[in-house]
Amino acid sequence: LRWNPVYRSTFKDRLSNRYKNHMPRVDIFVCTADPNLEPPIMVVNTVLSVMAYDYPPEKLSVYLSDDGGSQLTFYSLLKASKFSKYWLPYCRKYEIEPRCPAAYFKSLPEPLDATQATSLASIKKLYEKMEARIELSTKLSRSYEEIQSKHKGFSKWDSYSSQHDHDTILEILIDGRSPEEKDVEGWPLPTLVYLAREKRPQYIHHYKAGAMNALIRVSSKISNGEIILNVDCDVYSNNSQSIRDALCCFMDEKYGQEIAFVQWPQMFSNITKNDLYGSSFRVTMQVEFHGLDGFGGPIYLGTGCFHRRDALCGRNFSKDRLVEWKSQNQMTIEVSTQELEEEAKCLASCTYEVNSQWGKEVGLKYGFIVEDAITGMTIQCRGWKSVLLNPIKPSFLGLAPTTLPQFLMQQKRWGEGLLQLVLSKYCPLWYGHKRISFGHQLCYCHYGLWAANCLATLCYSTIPSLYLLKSIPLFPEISSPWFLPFAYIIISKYTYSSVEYLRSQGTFRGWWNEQRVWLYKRNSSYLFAFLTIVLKLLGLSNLTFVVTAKSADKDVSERYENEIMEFGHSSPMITLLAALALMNLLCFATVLSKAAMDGGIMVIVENMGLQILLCVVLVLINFPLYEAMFFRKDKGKMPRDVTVKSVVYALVGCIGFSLLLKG
Ligand SMILES: O=c1ccn([C@@H]2O[C@H](COP(=O)(O)OP(=O)(O)O[C@H]3O[C@H](CO)[C@@H](O)[C@H](O)[C@H]3O)[C@@H](O)[C@H]2O)c(=O)[nH]1
Ligand SMILES: [Mn+2]
Repeated sequence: LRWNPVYRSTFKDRLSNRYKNHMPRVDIFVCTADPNLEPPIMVVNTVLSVMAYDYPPEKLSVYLSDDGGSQLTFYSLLKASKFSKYWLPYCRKYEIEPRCPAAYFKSLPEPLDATQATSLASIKKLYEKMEARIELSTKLSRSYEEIQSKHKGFSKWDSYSSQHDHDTILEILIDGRSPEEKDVEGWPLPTLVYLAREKRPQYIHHYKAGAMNALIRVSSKISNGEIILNVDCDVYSNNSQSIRDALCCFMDEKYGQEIAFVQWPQMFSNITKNDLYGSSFRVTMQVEFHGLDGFGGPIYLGTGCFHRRDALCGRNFSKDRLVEWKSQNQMTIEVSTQELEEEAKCLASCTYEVNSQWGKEVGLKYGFIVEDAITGMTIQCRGWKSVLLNPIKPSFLGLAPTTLPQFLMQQKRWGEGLLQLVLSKYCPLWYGHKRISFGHQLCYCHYGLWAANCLATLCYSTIPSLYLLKSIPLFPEISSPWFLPFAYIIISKYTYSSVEYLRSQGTFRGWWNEQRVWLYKRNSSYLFAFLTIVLKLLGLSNLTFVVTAKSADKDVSERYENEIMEFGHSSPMITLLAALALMNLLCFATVLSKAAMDGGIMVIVENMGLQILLCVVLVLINFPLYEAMFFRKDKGKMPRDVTVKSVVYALVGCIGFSLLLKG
């Protein structure tokens, strides 16, 4: 991953000069799944940010897939479509960045001139009005104005029985083809579509992959953009030029033809200074992904990614079938909006995919909970390349989890999905053989085996400490020459990793936090992921996609801002971590007391130096856990029952182990 890093930059001005009116159409897919975990106001902010791309609006279409099938989300989108008529001209006129309204208002820069200040005041007022309405209906948990507004779209919920059982709901809120759809300054608007695909309890819906495939089909009827951008509903566009950046890659005369997708690193708007949960994956994104690019391209990350439509739909790369961008023609007006809706609707039905290649050879792959990684890999196996664009200013910003249980849950899903990939028939080593480079195969395995790492970590964080209880040395003595390789590896590894972290614009505290999270992830998320996969292989378990919450209570957010770990409710993963932490504390205390009693501290250190070092580091790194168990008073502390349980487990572990050794 560090072998052959590639860094790219684009020259957008030349692109516009060369292609002028021949730029391809771009379809943008935003996915949401649950209005409670993913607040509609956040979703529409994302939608507005991508509607406001600096790109000809007649070539831009935005699709919102709502797996929650929520009237509230629909209502919010309706409001947003009205607001966009003011927002887009404002963005254009003052060339503002970022174009996500909430983020823009929050970041308001240098003092503005008088005209802009007045425009700002009025646009802000409009935004706040929209926000208030959406929030009010969220509180009442129904679109309270629905009856007043009598928008025909709401009638589509008449046959709706639940989130898991309803007809396709498809509404073209803005039909970009229509000459009447203009913003307040008379400019055309991008097409805007709401889609809740059909759901029936007897049909598997394949989570996000299913949603994306429905979008691919529906959009092919409505706008059929050659390029598809996919973002999660929390990931807003932070740079209005990204479409042009991506097109520079796709339309590059020399290499563009073989590029299937252009991926941006996942970045987040809510990372604190020292990145408490290590959720920015700083080194992975800033170092390793450039290495991946050198081997044939980054992994598809499911968000912040532009695809070539035909590559996503299963076409093999071939040198003989190259795309002529200039020959792409305009959308034609043949049918009315309503007819178009009817035609497109059937494409999102449950039965459409039965006995078809969708989810197998066409579209995103089914059956994997990291649909993104597997889809990206199979595209690369069909001869395509992908590229990473990583400009200094992030182009997409999402929301990282703000509590430890949420974070661990997300990591469990990733660990599970990636391991599932390695153990499936798509294992990068077999399936990728002769299709992608050997280096590329190894890169995929590196991520795929994340979860399998749990076993080694679990051993290291238990066994050496437990042996301390009985004063049994496991590693060479400090004076032995065999101590040197250990010392060398420890020193070089940690120096390298901290320097690398600091060079990726991290802080030292951030690095330390990441070490802690590294341990926690492996001892909980990955361990549970590993067990789930084993159970699944035995046919005893199923994989599910647990959506990460993107909103939090005020005091939870406050603690997050202050970098205080949030434990919240009890969960087996947290109990395990707490028990391991306590066990190490017990072992450490035993050694200390022994040393104090026998007075032979130097002898103990000489004999078991490495073991003690490991135990001390584990105790130090677990400090926030002890604090949360015994000292904190706030609501985010360790739940009482977890503390009690973990104390019991730790004692049982230590005593049990001592007895075992005696025997
Ligand atoms: O049935 C579902 C479940 C999820 N989603 C959407 O999928 C996205 C990702 O879900 P999230 O809970 O935010 O998961 P993350 O772990 O943050 O997402 C990363 O990892 C996922 C795979 O595990 C990818 O699908 C995502 O694109 C990628 O950003 C969200 O927009 C959801 O609305 C759906 O559309 N339908
Ligand atoms: Mn997410």
